Amino acid sequence: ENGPVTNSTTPPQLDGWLHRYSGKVRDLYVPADGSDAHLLVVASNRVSAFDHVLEPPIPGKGALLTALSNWWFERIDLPNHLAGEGSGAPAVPEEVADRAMVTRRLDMHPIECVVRGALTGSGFAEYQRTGAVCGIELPSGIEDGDLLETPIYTPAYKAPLGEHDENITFERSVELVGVEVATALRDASLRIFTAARDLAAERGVILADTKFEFGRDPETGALVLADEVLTSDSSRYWDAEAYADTSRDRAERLASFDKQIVRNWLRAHWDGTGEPPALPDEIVERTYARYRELYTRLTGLER
Ligand SMILES: N#Cc1c(N)ncnc1-c1cnn(Cc2cccc(F)c2)c1
Repeated sequence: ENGPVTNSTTPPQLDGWLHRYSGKVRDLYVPADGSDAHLLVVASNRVSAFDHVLEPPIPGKGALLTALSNWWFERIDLPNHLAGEGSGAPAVPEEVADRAMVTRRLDMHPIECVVRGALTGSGFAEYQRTGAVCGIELPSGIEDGDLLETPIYTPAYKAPLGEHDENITFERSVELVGVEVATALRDASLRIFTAARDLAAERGVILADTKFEFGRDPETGALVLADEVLTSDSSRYWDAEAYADTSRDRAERLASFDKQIVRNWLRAHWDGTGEPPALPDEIVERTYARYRELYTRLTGLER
């Protein structure tokens, strides 16, 4: 009889692993043998924009973002969830080897640790409404995309998969996870962001904002950096030269490294209702080239 319907967004069956969750662009698996010390996080080639998962996938995107995340993990001086070789975890299936991470399973903190070095997106919208973000009062007159004097920690309470997270104050995060963990999350997030922002700036790239997730190591209780780090799915990266060119309009200046080509094409070819049209080959190729350019600019490595 007909096998299961599979399309580009159906997560692959992987030997030794069972599919458990799918986010917009990543799939999470647990070991098929029932052990619970590890997870497999697979970065798909899917791209999302305007809250839609787009077709077709961008071949090679998952591998580039996984390589970028691994590159940052190696440079961040905090324990992370990557399971070293010989950790007893099931092997990474060959078919996803370049876009998967075997991780240690942590007790995840339900906080999206967002740090903003510039104000845009949901943070700017909240500022426009209230003059503050997550209870942090900001000076008046900030324009969309302006760099902030110092980065701000603007946590969100993790909503169920697929729903939007809810911006909260630091005090609310203390109520949720206690003052020690809330303080450690904030301090680690600000410290990592600042170091990454400075490194990116040396390479002509603005790290405008990012989102970290942390968990607690069930054995040691230590704070561990989890999820993906500083990828263009979890962060906004802008080209510093374009940003400084005030002759360009705002959309040009705040063009995200990876998604602006897709967003511009969708704005010109989709009225925003129903499902977005499939991206033409040229847009797929140009988008892949932008992912690759960001990776090479930040890491100095060619792929
Ligand atoms: N990372 C990590 C992690 C860990 N090391 N231990 C326990 N849980 C998680 C975990 C649970 N959800 N997510 C988000 C997520 C990622 C990828 C795909 C999805 F659908 C959803 C992360």
